Amino acid sequence: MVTIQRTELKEGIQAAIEKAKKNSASILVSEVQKIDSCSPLSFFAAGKEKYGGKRFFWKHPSQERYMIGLGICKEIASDQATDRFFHVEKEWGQFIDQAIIFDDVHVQGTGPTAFGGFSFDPDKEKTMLWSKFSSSLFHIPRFMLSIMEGQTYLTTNVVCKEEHDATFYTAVENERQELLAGARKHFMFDPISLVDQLEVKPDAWKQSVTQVVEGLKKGPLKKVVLARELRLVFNRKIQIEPVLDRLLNEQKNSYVFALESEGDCFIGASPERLVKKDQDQVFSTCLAGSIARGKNEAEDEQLGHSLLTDDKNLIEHQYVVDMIKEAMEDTCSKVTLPSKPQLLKLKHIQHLYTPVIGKADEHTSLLSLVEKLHPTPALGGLPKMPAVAKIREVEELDRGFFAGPIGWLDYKGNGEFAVAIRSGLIQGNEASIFAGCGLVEDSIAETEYEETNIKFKPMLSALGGIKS
Ligand SMILES: C=C(O[C@@H]1C=C(C(=O)O)C=C[C@H]1O)C(=O)O
Ligand SMILES: [Mg+2]
Repeated sequence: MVTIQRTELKEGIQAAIEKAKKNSASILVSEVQKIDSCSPLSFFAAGKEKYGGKRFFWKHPSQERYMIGLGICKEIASDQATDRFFHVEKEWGQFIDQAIIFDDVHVQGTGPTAFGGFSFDPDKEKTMLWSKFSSSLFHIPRFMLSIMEGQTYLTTNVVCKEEHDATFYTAVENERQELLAGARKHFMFDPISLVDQLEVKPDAWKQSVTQVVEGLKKGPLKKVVLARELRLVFNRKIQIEPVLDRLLNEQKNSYVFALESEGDCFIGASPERLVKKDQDQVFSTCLAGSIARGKNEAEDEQLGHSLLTDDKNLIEHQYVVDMIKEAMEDTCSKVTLPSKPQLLKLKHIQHLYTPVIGKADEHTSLLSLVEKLHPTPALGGLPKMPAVAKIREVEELDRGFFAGPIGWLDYKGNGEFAVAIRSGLIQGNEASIFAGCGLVEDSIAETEYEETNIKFKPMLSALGGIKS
């Protein structure tokens, strides 16, 4: 049972230490406070020294919702492939079950929250590239700043053990005050410059596109998404803060995310929601079919119109709609969606977009929805399992967290996951950025290659690799 009380963190820690002694277990104490406004990026930057490598950043496309985590009070990590969604849910449930929570505000995105994600395909052989990321990886932060509809909240999470005593509270309180003081400072970062840029085997990639498209013409596979990688080398260590700053400024309609793990950082700005659960309300998004932005309004409109009427792109999109609709109907009632796609316009690209909503059945949890939906044909293909097997066989890239679900899960079972595209992995002074595209039987290798070039742009620009 989750215990919700209205006493102080100090008494909570005392009670948790007693409980820890009695049960020989670790007990989470969590407190939510409303605080003065604080810039999300300054908070993230303030944690650099003490919590560097153990931070996360999340911004919802609405501009009004941010969650920033510093430190790790608990990690849920596993490389187990079978039932990985269920295992994370179970471990999170057990951890929360014993928790003592002081939460007077009851605002979504505050309180004990697990932030993280899942690799695209746990059965793909893992390379050194992703050695710092387990195939399921969630962090429950020490401190979390939440900005929700103009209000700012701080959640403090402390795991109490039987060996702790009263001095533990003082240490936590000092740590908290120090952090809040630091978050009011202004941060400056030295610019970096790109010294090398390498496309990983573009010709081999185009050949594999042609080969997969030949297969699609024969069936039974209808769609397969193939991705590729660009390696970037800089003159010095890449700082995460300016990259986030750029993504926030340039990709306003996207989820901006960063997840640090053991010094590496997975970062991106994705326009694509996988699923959001708010009590019994479920929201998903079909996003597939792409074209460039125009150089002026007239050209942009003309490009948008041709996307909305292009058979190849409409089919590519429709496979996603059919699959998501079916998955939602299996787990939800009242599934509704528009009959035709709209355009979603981003800085560098425009897409076909269909939102889907439904009402979750009683036993439908957020991670069971993630399991059901991932990967949608926007990132995997159709039918799902054979398409993922095809990708595993022909794709050179180790996708790791690219195109996987990334997001958060709170102690009430609410949360949201985006599809981790338009993203890259930062490792010291190097970065790998990723882009894929949905292949259908009418795909042409050169056109798909150009589409991936556009999809590299958000990360390339954020890293200072192109003038935007
Ligand atoms: C795979 C990516 O994007 C996906 C593929 C799309 C397409 O092929 O048209 C469009 C949106 C995304 O669902 C990516 O950005 O890397
Ligand atoms: Mg496409």
